[in-house]
Formats: sequence, C-alpha cells, structure tokens
Amino acid sequence: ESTSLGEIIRSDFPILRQKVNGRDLVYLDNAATSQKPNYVLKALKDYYESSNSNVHRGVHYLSQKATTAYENAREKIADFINASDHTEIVFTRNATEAINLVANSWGDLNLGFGDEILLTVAEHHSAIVPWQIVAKKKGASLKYIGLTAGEVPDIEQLKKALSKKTKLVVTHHVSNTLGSVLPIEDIVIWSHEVGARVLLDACQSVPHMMVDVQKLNVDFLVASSHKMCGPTGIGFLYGKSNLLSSMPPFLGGGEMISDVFQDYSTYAEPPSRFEAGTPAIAEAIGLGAAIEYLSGIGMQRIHDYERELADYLYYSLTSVPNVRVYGPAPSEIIHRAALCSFNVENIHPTDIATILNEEYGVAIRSGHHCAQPLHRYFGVNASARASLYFYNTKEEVDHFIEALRETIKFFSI
Ligand SMILES: Cc1ncc(COP(=O)(O)O)c(CN[C@@H](CS)C(=O)O)c1O
Repeated sequence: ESTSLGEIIRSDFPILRQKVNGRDLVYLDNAATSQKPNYVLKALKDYYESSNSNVHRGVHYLSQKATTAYENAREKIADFINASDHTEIVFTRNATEAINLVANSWGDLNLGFGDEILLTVAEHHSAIVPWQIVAKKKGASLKYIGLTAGEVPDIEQLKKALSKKTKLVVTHHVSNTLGSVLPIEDIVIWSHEVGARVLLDACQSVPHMMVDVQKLNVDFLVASSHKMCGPTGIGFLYGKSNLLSSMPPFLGGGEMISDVFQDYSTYAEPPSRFEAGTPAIAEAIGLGAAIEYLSGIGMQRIHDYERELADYLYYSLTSVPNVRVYGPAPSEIIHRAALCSFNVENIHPTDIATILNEEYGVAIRSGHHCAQPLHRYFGVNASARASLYFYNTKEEVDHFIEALRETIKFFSI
C-alpha cells in the first residue's frame, strides 16, 4: 500500500512525536486548533532573531524589513483565497474578532429596525453572539434555519426564508460539529437576489480545501491562523473593497488614522483603518509561512486525502455499537469534513474523552464545541468530537476506534 500523505508529512510536526501517559499521542482535536510544522516554527524564530521591529513607522532597516514581511503575509493570504486585492485582507486576532469587526462596523451602519440576519442553527457562537449584540442595539432580529432529515442545514428552507428584510446571511462553509459542507455559491446567488450580504465563516474550510472568494462571491469571509498550521493570535477578515471602504473604524488608535486633531480624526484607507495599534507582526508572518507550507503540499492534495480520512473515520465510527454520529452520511453529493461529533448511549462524552486521553493517549474534544443551539436542536447538552487534519493517518483512526471500543466496554461493566 502506498505511503499516505499523513505518514509522509508527520515528521514535519515535532509535537506529534510526544507520548501521553506512555502512549503515542494520537491528536484528533484539529477543529479546535491545528499543530505547527517546523517551517512555521522557524519563521517565527527567524523573525524575532533577525527582523523584529515595529511596522509602518520607522525608516530604519529593521522596520522596513519587518514591514515588508508583514505586508507580504497579507499578500499571501490574498493569493491563497484569490482575493482581487491584498487591501481586502484585514488582520484580526482571530475569526471571532473578524466577525465582531463586521458586526460593529458594517452592522452598525447598515442594520436597522425590522431588519433580519439569517443564520443556520449549526453556527458557531462566534458567528451568533456578535449578531445578537448588534441586533439588540439596532432593533434587528436573528432568524435561524434548521436541518434536513439528513442532518445538514436545510438550504431550501434558507432560500424560502430570504426576503427584502434579510440584510445579512451568516453561514459556515464547513460545520465544526456536523462536518457538513454547504453550497455557498448557491446561497450567495439567492442572498444577493434579495439584496442581502453574505458573511462566510470559513474557519473549518480554509485550512482544508481551496477557497476562492471571487468564485464564491461572498461579501465577507473570516478565518483563523491557528486552525491552518499557523500561530494563535492572528486571523483575518476578507471584505469586498467597496464594502470595507464604506465601513467606519472598529477600534481607534495609532495606525488606523490619517490625521488626529483635538476633537476629531480622519481615518486611513482599508485595511489600515481596521488595524489599530501595533499588530501581531510575528504571528502574521507565521501565518504567511503556514500558507507557504500548505500551498507547497497543495490544497487539492490535502483535500483529497482528507476526503479519504473523512469517509474512513465516519464508517469506522458508525460501525461501533451504540455510537450515534451527528451530521450527514458521506455520499457522492454530500461531502463531509474529516470530523465526527458523536455520543455513546448512556456514557457522558467527557467520560469518553477522559479515558481516551488517560488510558490511550487519544486527544479528542468533548463539550458543545461552541455550538449550543445545535446541540439543543439534537436534544443533547454535549458530544464528543474527533477532528482530523492531513498529518493524521488511518492507523490513528484505527487506534482511536479500538480505544473507543475498550472505553465503552469499561463503562458497560
Ligand atoms: C466554525 C468556527 N467558527 C468560528 C470559530 C472561532 O475561531 P477562533 O479562532 O476561536 O476565533 C471556530 C473555532 N472552533 C473551535 C473552538 S470552539 C472548535 O473546537 O470547533 C469554528 O470552528
């Protein structure tokens, strides 16, 4: 059997060589955060060793070196998601802050009494709470679409729910809990027909597949570096140029201004308008290195391999008695991401995750995965979740499944 991508690539990730309680670490919590390859770790170290300086201000050599590296990272992101211009990329702390930026800037300017924000019940709290806050302030309301019997967001229901009152559609590309992949191009066409804008939460898609913002034609897109082999503390907002240019600042301070007078200021053009204060320079450069690393492997190759892992994980997990997996069964039409949220009859998911860690070195997530409305929709408070990345292997899935069977036996005595 040919060597899998996971087997070839794992030596790039020093952390994966760790043992947990004497057992090989089997890290299956990648939807929470991914691990970092040597290439990214080296980029961070090199920056602090040879380029560290503040950006956009100094005329001295190091400041110019740091500024060039920082702005190159922005251009790498723009190319990676095929934005038409690098000024459409705004650095934020993470995807959550990127959504808050849109809610507090575009939302404050464009939402009014009676307007509707349309979401799916599967959205992450980061895609829900900022809109609850701004909707309350503006007298707008949130409207949710449910799931089909096949446990994917009901896009026919979404199409019907769109109306002249809909000002914004907020949706995930890939659900961090269901693993479902939504047809974003269609959703954007329908939304634009009623004059609604679309904010795409691409946290679980940008790390795993080619995402082309011009092809999708989304108005906003958010993603986080730490889920795509990059450091924590940096994420980005993509926004169409005409939208960003129309938006007021989110945070005030240095960098985001043009001139400051005693009682008012004029603001810089996007993206600087939305980047107040000293940015996370090293992290941005680390994200740029992560994009170079992923692009070097190839997003299509990563996606194809993860499709294999996704099916293997799903069918291995659903073959275990008393296991209930949430989300759609994979098929030619329905693609699943390589993640499965599940429950085991009469055993709390946290007990499952605890034993898997303590006895078998397997790291999975248990809880609500910041998707409480979705868990309530299923009538449960929590679930366990295994989420894979391209450095995982089928052998690791086998180890997880074997450990799960043993854990279930342990609790069934
Ligand atoms: C779909 C989706 N949308 C937004 C976020 C927030 O990403 P931040 O980098 O924390 O801002 C996440 C991060 N989900 C992690 C932490 S709850 C998970 O375990 O699933 C996400 O999956």
